[in-house]
Amino acid sequence: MTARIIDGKALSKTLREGFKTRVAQLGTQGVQPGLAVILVGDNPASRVYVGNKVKACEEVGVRSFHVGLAADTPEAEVLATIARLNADPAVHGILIQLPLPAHIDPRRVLEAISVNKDVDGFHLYNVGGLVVGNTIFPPCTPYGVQLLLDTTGTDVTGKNVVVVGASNIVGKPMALMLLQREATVTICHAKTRDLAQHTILADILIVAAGKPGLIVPQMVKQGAIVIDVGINRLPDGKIVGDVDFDGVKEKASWITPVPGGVGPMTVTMLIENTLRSAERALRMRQADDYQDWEAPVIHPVVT
Ligand SMILES: Nc1nc2c(c(=O)[nH]1)N[C@@H](CN(C=O)c1ccc(C(=O)N[C@@H](CCC(=O)O)C(=O)O)cc1)CN2
Repeated sequence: MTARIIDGKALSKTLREGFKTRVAQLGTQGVQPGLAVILVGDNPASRVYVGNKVKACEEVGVRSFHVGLAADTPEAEVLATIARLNADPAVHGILIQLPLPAHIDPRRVLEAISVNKDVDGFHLYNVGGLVVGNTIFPPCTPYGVQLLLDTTGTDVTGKNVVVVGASNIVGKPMALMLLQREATVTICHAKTRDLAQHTILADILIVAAGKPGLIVPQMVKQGAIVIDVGINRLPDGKIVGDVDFDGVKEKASWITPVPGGVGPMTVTMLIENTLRSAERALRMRQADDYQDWEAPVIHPVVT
């Protein structure tokens, strides 16, 4: 059996067409959705991702505000930039590109973003919302994976899903979102002993470990759905995932390619969240009983 390809580029294209209609609809109400993207430093991969985000905004008619800060920008200045964007009504979404330089505490910065503009879904309030199945903005990569899975027509209820990688950006939120859909979820990570013993049981295998070639055919159940979230740049410049694509595609029923699978969906779901934020802000403004609401400030835990 050769797996069918789950095409993230094609799904992104379709979704982005639909976004244009929503942007036009907001335009009739005098609203242009706006997304602020903050990049601290000049990590080459981050520059590519930020470029993709700005391009996607232009494609669908979202206004983008690209804030480039030098690598040695003090944390206080980053926080002041976020405060300014929080207060700007033209900005409906704010994201800070990760990773950040070592002198900046990512948690402090992420918690400074208004919950109402947290289109990456990384603020503690939104992370907590995932635990109870009620988040304002689902994090973009797991959100994209969920839509890619939906295109296969698979009901995840009761399925064995194995997530390889326990990052805050992908692995943990992915597991929570699938648990919400009543899948039986196992999370594996760098300290997991005998990874294959877990992956071989997966009806759906989601890999976000950042290790090229980690998943080989012997680790995959016949007919499994395999989602590769890994993006690894090889010395020759080639981009590959964490899965041995050519080998595993002979065993899986569905598989995502890298590039062209999950990556484009991450950007597309960011735009989805930005539109949702603009629509939500408009609804709040129009509601009779509207009151400006802000989640309480969460102070960093002192240990
Ligand atoms: N604030 C955030 N930082 C980071 C996130 C995030 O969701 N929010 N995720 C990753 C990087 N990322 C988005 O920022 C991202 C990764 C990959 C792609 C993508 O389009 N990949 C293409 C290949 C592109 C290339 O490298 O040439 C593909 O897979 O087809 C988009 C966004 C870490 N940081």
